[in-house]
Amino acid sequence: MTYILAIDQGTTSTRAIVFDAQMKIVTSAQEEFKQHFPASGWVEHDPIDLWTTTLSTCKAAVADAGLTMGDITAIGITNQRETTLVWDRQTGEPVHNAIVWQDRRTADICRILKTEGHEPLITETTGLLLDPYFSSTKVKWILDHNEGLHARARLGQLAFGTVDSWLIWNLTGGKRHVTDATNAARTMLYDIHKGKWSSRICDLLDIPQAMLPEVLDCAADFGTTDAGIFGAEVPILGVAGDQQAATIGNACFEPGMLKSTYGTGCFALLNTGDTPVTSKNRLLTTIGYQLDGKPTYALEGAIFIAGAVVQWLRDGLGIIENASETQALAEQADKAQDLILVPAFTGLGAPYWAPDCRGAVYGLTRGSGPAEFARAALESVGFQTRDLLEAMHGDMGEGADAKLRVDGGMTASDWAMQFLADITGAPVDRPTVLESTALGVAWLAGMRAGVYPDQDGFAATWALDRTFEPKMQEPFREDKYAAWKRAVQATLSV
Ligand SMILES: Nc1ncnc2c1ncn2[C@@H]1O[C@H](COP(=O)(O)OP(=O)(O)O)[C@@H](O)[C@H]1O
Ligand SMILES: O=P(O)(O)OC[C@H](O)CO
Repeated sequence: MTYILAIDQGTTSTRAIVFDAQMKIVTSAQEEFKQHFPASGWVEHDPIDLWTTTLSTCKAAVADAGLTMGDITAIGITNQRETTLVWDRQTGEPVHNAIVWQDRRTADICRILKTEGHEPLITETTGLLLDPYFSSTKVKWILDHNEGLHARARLGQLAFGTVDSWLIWNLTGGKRHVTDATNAARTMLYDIHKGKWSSRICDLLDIPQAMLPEVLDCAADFGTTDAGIFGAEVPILGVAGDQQAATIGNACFEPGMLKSTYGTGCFALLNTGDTPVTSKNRLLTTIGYQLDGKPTYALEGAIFIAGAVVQWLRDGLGIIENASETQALAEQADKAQDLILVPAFTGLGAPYWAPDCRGAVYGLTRGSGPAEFARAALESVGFQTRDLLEAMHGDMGEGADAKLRVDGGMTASDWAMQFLADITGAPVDRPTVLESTALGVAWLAGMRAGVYPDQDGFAATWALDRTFEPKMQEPFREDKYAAWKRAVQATLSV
């Protein structure tokens, strides 16, 4: 029998999922871990938590399936991207907590680099914008703020990695220091055109190349688990950053195909084929996947708060007990009220890139209550997606497909998906498997192992659950979207 184990190491939890020979989910295990907020705008994870939750969820998922690790054909790893770890190659000890993608502590470093005129070099080379979101300024911060680390890094004693590298290092007993091209593309150190680390950017940030992992394709030999860890040597054959894995899992293999994942944040990726498109509308150019040494590029729009706005209704305002209650509340909301919520809790991402901006609510009346807040929260996710799609259409014209494939926890909300179709004026396709991220990386590993179909065969297995067709009248849609744009402009100007 064939089984593939997918590890999905996310921002708030770690999941392990066992897939069978037909790429169907057999079991899954999930564990949350502690978020550390040492200062305003700072977010850290304990690297040991990332490792131990990986171990325990893998063991639990495999045991629940009535299997042992020896029954697993191959492992695939997908991960929260950009989050930055530095550890000692000798001892395997991290020298600092992981600095998470959401962390804004390097905003000043970015401002200085911008003022000095380095943004064109960075954007042309890496496809990214100069924002604290990406790894390189976080690596710089760790080296600058811990005595002796620059010297140790130069001597090759330290290793830098995104979460995939850290987990592979540990799973292989310290034998492999590797990453894949999609994770490398998020570091702001990788030349996405030449397919190698950029010595100019490394020098600019004083980051020795001796720290950096070897970059492989998404389906490649990433090493074998150390027998002492799981009691079996299992090959790791697939790796991709989580948003790229969702693009693969949603089978967006043709130029013009587009997916949007609604988890904590929302990330839309548009396949642009072998052409790295430079955005005129502040989107990111990134590697969607790399197979057989050939990168496929994508345009990406990143929204930092999507499902997290629903979590805020639950944990911050206490007006719901679980996320699914937003549906009934939104249905009850007063149609005469136009409450608009701009959820810039950690700044605004694409296409605004305003790290210091904070959230706002417009249109409050004495009658505004939980129902209107719930509707405004769900609508904010649709409005932000339309911002991304407008930017993509601005860059690609007709090259951007009209159909959007969605996945992630929030797509369980029919109300939110219907609003998304209404406000974008385009159909939204929800697949039967909402776990596209894990599926994508399981396919990479299984395909490399020779037990799953090739790319076309995999694409043919993609199955539609439901299409949400736009129903809103155009003048009403445009009025609503114009009100959102005014609300964002007002928020940015505070
Ligand atoms: N029925 C629902 N309606 C609205 N939001 C939901 C619903 N179910 C889950 N969510 C939101 O989806 C997010 C979880 O999705 P998930 O894909 O597991 O995210 P992540 O991988 O980022 O942790 C949470 O932020 C939650 O608030
Ligand atoms: O862990 P998620 O699902 O919130 O995804 C995080 C992204 O990879 C950040 O770029």
